[in-house]
Amino acid sequence: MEMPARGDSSGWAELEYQSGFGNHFSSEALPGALPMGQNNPLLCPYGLYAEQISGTAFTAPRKQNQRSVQVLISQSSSVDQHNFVFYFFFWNILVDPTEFTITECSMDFVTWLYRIKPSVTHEPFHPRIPGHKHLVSEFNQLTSSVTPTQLRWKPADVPDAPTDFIDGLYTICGAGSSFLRHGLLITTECGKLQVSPGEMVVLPQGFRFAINLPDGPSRGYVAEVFGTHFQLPELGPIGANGLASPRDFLAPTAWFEESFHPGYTIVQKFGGELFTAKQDFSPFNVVAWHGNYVPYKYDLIKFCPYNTVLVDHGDPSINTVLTAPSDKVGVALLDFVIFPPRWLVAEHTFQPPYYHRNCMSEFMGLIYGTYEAKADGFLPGGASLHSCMTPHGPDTKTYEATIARGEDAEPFRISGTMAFMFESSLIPRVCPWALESPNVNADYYRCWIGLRSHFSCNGRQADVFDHGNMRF
Ligand SMILES: O=C(O)Cc1cc(O)ccc1O
Ligand SMILES: [Fe+2]
Repeated sequence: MEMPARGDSSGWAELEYQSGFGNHFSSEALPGALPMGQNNPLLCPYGLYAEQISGTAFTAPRKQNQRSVQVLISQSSSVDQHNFVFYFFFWNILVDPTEFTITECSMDFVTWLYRIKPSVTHEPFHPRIPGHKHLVSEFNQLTSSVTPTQLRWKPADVPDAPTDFIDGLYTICGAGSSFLRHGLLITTECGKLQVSPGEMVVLPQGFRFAINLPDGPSRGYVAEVFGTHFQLPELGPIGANGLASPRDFLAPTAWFEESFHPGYTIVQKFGGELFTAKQDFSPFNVVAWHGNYVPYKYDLIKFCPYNTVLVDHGDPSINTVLTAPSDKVGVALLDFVIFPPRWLVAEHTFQPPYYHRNCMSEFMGLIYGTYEAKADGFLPGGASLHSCMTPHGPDTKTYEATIARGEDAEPFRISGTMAFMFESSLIPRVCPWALESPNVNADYYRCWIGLRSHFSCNGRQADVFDHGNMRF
């Protein structure tokens, strides 16, 4: 492998990645930097320090059911129990990440880093100054509230002043305690990731990273999950192929910079608060590493959707990219679901999402295009929240247009769009600034008010909806 020049950030376009979900990867930026046959030699090649980063408790069994994994993982977590938080980003100089990982049979998540100086070499942590006005990890009556009302936000305003990744975070809602044009460059301890619009990235807990926002305005979404890791969903009767393919998940290759100066500041989120510590060397000094606890990215357009081929509308779980399980089998702490371009072919079927009340809570965002259930108002960069059992579904315009297409509608291709949903078994509490924001669609409910009764005692429903004879 050819090593990029030290400290040279111009080599982003030629970045190499390692492919596969949950694999045990190895990478070295200098030949022979990775020790062979052992993790912790007395003297590492090139005089490097060995450092382990573990994403599960040391004692987590190699093979076990997911239930006990969750418990063990949450015990090893620096923050309380299973929970999550949704952020809105607004940066004026980008993304859409989340915290996930994988597991097939190895349940230990661990990576060995071989670095110029160990990450422990820094001054003490202090609370970050200035504090962060719109970052919340503790969701209770004091910090946030619950509402069964349908909520929708316009895209957040892009600030006038330059705003970095941290200050651009804006918590919308969460439960429990405790990411478009040229893409986003993320330096991690395992190497660099270039995250383009429409890609998602996973930064596992504990990894240090720096985000270079692109020039120009940008927005994105973040979900942070505490206490469990993301995995690929079971494929069940779908078989061995389909949905997100493990090989399309890309992990970085080792990259380091040998840079010493007193100006490095580590910002650490701990127990929901931000702390800073100074050190005199770059945290991106890992020359070689191996392990399965790694940052990775995935291009959502590579998702291979499955769907109904005769009648009815399939549940959105069929479009799950990654799932963070809870203690209950099949009940997710957080599912990451997408609504990608695809063909709708069902006959005699109302093809858009059905009207529904869901025992799970649904936070949705739109990366680009138009969402199939909302003809108006749900904009790229915006968001919506339909909490547990809150009724929602297609807006009046979508309903009418669907009915107008009639029974003989041809197969229809949804194109040029990418919406997503964070679906959780927990009920999110909403932050006061998100409820009071001028970007809240105060009249969101109106998108359904125009839905009329088509009830008729005299005829079958089909007669009432006879094409060209509709009673709107
Ligand atoms: O509410 C939404 O728009 C998300 C959604 C989409 C779908 O196709 C079925 C159910 C569902 O919650
Ligand atoms: Fe829904």
